[in-house]
Amino acid sequence: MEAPAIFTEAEAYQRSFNPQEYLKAFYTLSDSQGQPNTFLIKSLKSLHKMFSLEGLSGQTLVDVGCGPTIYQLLSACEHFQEILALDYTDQNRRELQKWLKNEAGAFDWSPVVKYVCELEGDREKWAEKEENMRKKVKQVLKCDVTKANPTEPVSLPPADCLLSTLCLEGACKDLATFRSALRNIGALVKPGGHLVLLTVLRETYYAFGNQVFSCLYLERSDVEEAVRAAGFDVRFSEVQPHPPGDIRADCDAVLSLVARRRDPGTG
Ligand SMILES: C[S@@+](CC[C@H](N)C(=O)[O-])C[C@H]1O[C@@H](n2cnc3c(N)ncnc32)[C@H](O)[C@@H]1O
Repeated sequence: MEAPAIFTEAEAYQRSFNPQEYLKAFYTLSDSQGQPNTFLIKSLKSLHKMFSLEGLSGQTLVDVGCGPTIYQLLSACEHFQEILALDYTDQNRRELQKWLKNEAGAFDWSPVVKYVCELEGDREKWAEKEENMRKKVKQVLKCDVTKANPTEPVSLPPADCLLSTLCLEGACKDLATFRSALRNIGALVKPGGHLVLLTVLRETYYAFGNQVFSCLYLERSDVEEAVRAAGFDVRFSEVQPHPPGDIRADCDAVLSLVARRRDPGTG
């Protein structure tokens, strides 16, 4: 398998990203052979760790490039009162809404929710957590991270926290676009507010069903420098290796990062 010849930007997602296939390939706790999904488990542990850091709480959290998933919000939702979920593609927002509205055919997140409840100390609270999450997600909106105002024509009040998992490296064809997308989404958070990122490193593609999507090849330093240049101070940064042999992607590590937005007045 190799990366597509032309980088798959937003319109390719709208045209061919199949949310159900994506969920099946990446978001069950174990695969069809019963092997644990270590990528997902590590992501859940990292998110739990990052959202346990001091100061990661407040009124609103915005999730950029949410896709059809909720795993990234499970730890976050304990610390914020309201959540806004943003994504470019209609079908991903629709799939997320299906779960939020408890509609028939929605993806079954309960094994993942139970796992996160266990990390938080009480597996039995999973149904309460699902209910809580459904109440907290107030809006699901279209966004484009390449736009100066990603939610144009809607202007959002700045949030206390911005979360983005596995989005920018798929949405940005080169480092200049990645850096400018970080500035665009960075403006959605208040000075003093936080940015929480989960980013794959050294990946050029990921695949599921019969689709292959491009990924911007990033080193840890590329991400950290872009975060600083977007006006944030890095508070936490951790790289976890991803073992070779995963047929779904050629990623070699995952970066978990938390940064705080500087007051523009303080440079
Ligand atoms: C790999 S999925 C990640 C979904 C989810 N955050 C996760 O952790 O699994 C990448 C997401 O980025 C979205 N996306 C791609 N280009 C975008 C853009 N220009 N602006 C906003 N979202 C975009 C896609 O629609 C897709 O949902």
